[in-house]
Amino acid sequence: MTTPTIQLNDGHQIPAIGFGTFQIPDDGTTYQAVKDALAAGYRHIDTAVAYFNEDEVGRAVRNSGIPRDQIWITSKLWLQDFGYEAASRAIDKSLQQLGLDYIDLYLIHQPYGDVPGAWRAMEDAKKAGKLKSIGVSNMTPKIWNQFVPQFTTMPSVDQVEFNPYFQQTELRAILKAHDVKLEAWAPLGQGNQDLMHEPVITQLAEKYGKNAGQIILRFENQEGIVVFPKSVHEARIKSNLDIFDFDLTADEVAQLRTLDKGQGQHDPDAPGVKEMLLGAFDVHAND
Ligand SMILES: NC(=O)C1=CN([C@@H]2O[C@H](COP(=O)(O)OP(=O)(O)OC[C@H]3O[C@@H](n4cnc5c(N)ncnc54)[C@H](OP(=O)(O)O)[C@@H]3O)[C@@H](O)[C@H]2O)C=CC1
Ligand SMILES: O=C(O)C(=O)[C@@H](O)[C@H](O)C(=O)CO
Repeated sequence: MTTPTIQLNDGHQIPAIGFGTFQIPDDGTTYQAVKDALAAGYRHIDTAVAYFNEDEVGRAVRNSGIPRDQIWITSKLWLQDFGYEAASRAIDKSLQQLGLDYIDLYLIHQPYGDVPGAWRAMEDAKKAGKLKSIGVSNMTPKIWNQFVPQFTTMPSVDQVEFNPYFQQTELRAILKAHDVKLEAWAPLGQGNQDLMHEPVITQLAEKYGKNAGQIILRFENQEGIVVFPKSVHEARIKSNLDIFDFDLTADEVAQLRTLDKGQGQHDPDAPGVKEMLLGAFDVHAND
């Protein structure tokens, strides 16, 4: 099966569904999960320096036997490495950890600090062929307006929390105006059981002979959102990709839109977020 793609504003085609790797440990579990995902047909893997598993992602990709140009790899620059010089070094380190010559999409992971300096380093790495597409993550409308007007080039994506409980209405209008695609993190609400048991979702699952996760992911896909659900279970890895043999009607999409609560689990605008994140993820702990 070939996964459908979505065109980015720089002309590249990103697979509309990928595989997420946050919180998958680097004890062989990431290697196995990515291997299972590639075998199931995923051709898009989302990782980050701060997930501490780039090495296993890269090894699974390199050992897959699948031509490199058929797999889309996203990684992300951690906020300890912002500013031009540090970001340039961190891009080379990510390439080295992945064991790859280029990264398809590279993101400003958390938008605090010298974001414009990091962005310039990413623009130069793109010109050098080390990165194919570049984008941002966790930019709310407020943070977008703070930083993006300082950029020379428009990001290709903004990767933010998105699921039926948090549909990012205000941000989507801004991104649409700039032809920037929204990528969903936590597309399954990180397995939120309330979401999985929403009556509208369970009714649609029964109608289409699908599970709740498949209804949620198909809804997001039909909304034009790029998704990359994470799982370490082979059955879920397979079922999360099996969403293209049915279409939700316009009325059903409208019903799912009503689940929006307008806020998520993580608020990038909240005071102290940068310090919380720096305390949680130290990518230089072993330097
Ligand atoms: N840019 C950013 O700041 C962030 C980016 N991300 C990226 O987005 C990806 C996806 O987000 P993530 O936070 O992992 O959350 P997801 O919404 O993908 O949910 C993952 C959780 O749901 C469970 N799950 C997976 N499939 C199903 C299913 N079909 N039914 C029920 N439960 C299921 C998984 O458990 P199990 O593994 O046991 O199956 C896991 O606990 C990440 O892996 C990462 O790549 C995530 C967070 C922040
Ligand atoms: O998973 C990621 O990519 C993250 O950046 C996480 O830190 C996430 O944003 C989070 O844990 C917020 O509380």
